[in-house]
Amino acid sequence: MNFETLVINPGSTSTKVAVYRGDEKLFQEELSHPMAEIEAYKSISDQFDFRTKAILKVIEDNNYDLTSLSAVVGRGGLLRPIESGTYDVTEKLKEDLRIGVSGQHACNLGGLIADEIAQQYGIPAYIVDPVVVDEMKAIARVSGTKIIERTSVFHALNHKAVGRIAAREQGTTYDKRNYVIAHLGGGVSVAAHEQGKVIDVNNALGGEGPFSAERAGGVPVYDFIQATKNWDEEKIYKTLIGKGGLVSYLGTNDLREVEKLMAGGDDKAQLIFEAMAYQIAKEIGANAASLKGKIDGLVLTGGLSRSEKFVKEISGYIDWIAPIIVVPGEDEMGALNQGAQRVLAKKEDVKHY
Ligand SMILES: Nc1ncnc2c1ncn2[C@@H]1O[C@H](COP(=O)(O)OP(=O)(O)O)[C@@H](O)[C@H]1O
Ligand SMILES: CCCC(=O)OP(=O)(O)O
Repeated sequence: MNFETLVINPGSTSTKVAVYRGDEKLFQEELSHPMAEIEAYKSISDQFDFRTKAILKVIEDNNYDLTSLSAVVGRGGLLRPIESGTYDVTEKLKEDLRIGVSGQHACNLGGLIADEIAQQYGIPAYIVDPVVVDEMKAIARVSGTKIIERTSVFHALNHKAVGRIAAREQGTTYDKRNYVIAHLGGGVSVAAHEQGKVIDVNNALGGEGPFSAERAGGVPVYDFIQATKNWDEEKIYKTLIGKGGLVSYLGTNDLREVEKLMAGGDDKAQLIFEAMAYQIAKEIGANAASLKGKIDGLVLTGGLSRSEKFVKEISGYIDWIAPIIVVPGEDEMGALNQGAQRVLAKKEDVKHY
């Protein structure tokens, strides 16, 4: 049966909305949120109304009748670490999203907004492969100090989705391949995928890995402590997450704007563009070592990978490692729909958080 689903994906720089009937996408829209718009809200939960209204407007503009829906599915947020799968949105899950039990990020709104709309129509709300999917090897958890353990916080939904696409392109299945997958967006996560498990990945919200459109990534820790010793926690956090990366150097979270500056001969924009590609390439190399060089492909995905220029810049450092497969943008919307469809069709049991 072809169930109709509403798919909601709040990211740090965008909100994506789509409606599917079975595998068919009826429509999709991507709303970009410039830094100034996001900055006006003190907390993630303060963005609930503005993002919900924006989603409902997309539905209205497309003349879609919400009574046709069988379920609403949202991108999952910073819950406690869990296994991959489709989860129903329960009171406990909503409570952990609301308080941000593992941190704050726009994707915490995915399950909350999905549930708000689903309740009005008496249909189920789900999340799929939230950002806390945890398959990391014991050895990768060791941070270097006994007071902190490394944790798995990344774009799990898209990593898994593009892993399946890459394997399909290679005529096999995801659980039979080894890949280094780099999701390049508002945040960046680079992971070692071994036979369908993410054995290591930088915490995309934890001050690890390359800098990104709006995050600083890993910084020299001691110098950072010195530079920020009189700051409060919120200012420190925002400097690393939200006001880091391209935003810090160039005042924009939009790579397209950076490319315009470069086209106009802006040397600083050129340097930062090249530096971001360089850091991403180094992280891909590190993950190639995690897989001991046994790699079937390097997969580049996320919004930044829509830029051919940026992909070329990264490729120049890594094309000797393994074939490069580019999945521009993401397949998160398709993956969210598929997760809901499998459960609605009773092909898979829904999980309870
Ligand atoms: N065609 C494009 N060319 C270059 N950069 C792009 C393009 N489309 C999107 N981007 C950039 O991708 C980034 C957003 O990536 P995305 O994966 O959508 O992030 P998020 O989900 O975190 O909001 C932004 O910096 C945006 O400017
Ligand atoms: C890994 C947390 C989610 C994240 O960083 O997503 P965006 O890149 O969409 O902000």
